[in-house]
Amino acid sequence: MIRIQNLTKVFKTENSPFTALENVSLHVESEDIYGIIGMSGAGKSTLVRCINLLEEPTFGEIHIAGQCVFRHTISENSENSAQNEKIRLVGRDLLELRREIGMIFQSPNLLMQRNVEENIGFPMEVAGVPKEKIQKRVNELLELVNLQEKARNYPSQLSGGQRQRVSIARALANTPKILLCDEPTSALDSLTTNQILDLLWDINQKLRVTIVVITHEIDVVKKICNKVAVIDQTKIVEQGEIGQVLLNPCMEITRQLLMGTRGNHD
Ligand SMILES: Nc1ncnc2c1ncn2[C@@H]1O[C@H](COP(=O)(O)OP(=O)(O)OP(=O)(O)O)[C@@H](O)[C@H]1O
Repeated sequence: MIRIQNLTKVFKTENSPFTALENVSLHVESEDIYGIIGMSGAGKSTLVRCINLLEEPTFGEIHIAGQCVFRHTISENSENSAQNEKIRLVGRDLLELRREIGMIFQSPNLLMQRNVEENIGFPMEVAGVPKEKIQKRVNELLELVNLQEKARNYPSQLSGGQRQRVSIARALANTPKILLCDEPTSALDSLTTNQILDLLWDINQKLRVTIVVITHEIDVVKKICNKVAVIDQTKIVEQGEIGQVLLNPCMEITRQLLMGTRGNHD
């Protein structure tokens, strides 16, 4: 579903170029719940933002559902212009890609002047979906995230967990195949964290949505992921099936992340 090869991201800064990702390769299969775990500053958010091209990679390849959405490779022979060619989705194709990929963040960023159902319906309004269809889909999503009773409430009247539920429903509005979650539970207490993780699990099971979860918390990975990649200082240092990586960690950083556990809430 998501195939990334040799992805490198170099930010231009005032002083000098800053490399945030180096030669990252990973393969997320359809219906995976794929965890990407690492310490602060490792490059997790940059990686997830490259997947939906919110951030333009510097080099590498990204394929989503079999389609090449980004490719910029350098040939050893710099005269070989074919290999230096850059492919990047733009315009309508980029909009379509973004509709296939929902995204949620640590802070839900809801529209404060709109109530819950208007927030959930917003991406469909932007996509020009007729009103009756929007209302039907909003009702389905309210049921999915169990917020029917809060449909007319405003974000300021909701708890952090409820706001995150609204953002999940909004991210699913246009029925994406992929849901990217950037630290979805980092601002929540452990009970609410578990409720949100249960919801993501349900979404994966019922709607067959492929999920990528960025986190620094090993408990999040343990609870819902079937695969995990460990990222450390710009590079993926370990990846595989969850049992294999957690039971036999090869790298010191994985052992450190495992020791940082808050306790298993299963
Ligand atoms: N636009 C930017 N310009 C320059 N450097 C950046 C930019 N965005 C991120 N970085 C740097 O890239 C590195 C990786 O950042 P990133 O946000 O991907 O890390 P992270 O693993 O998600 O960390 P955290 O868990 O703290 O959010 C950091 O050193 C950060 O300062």
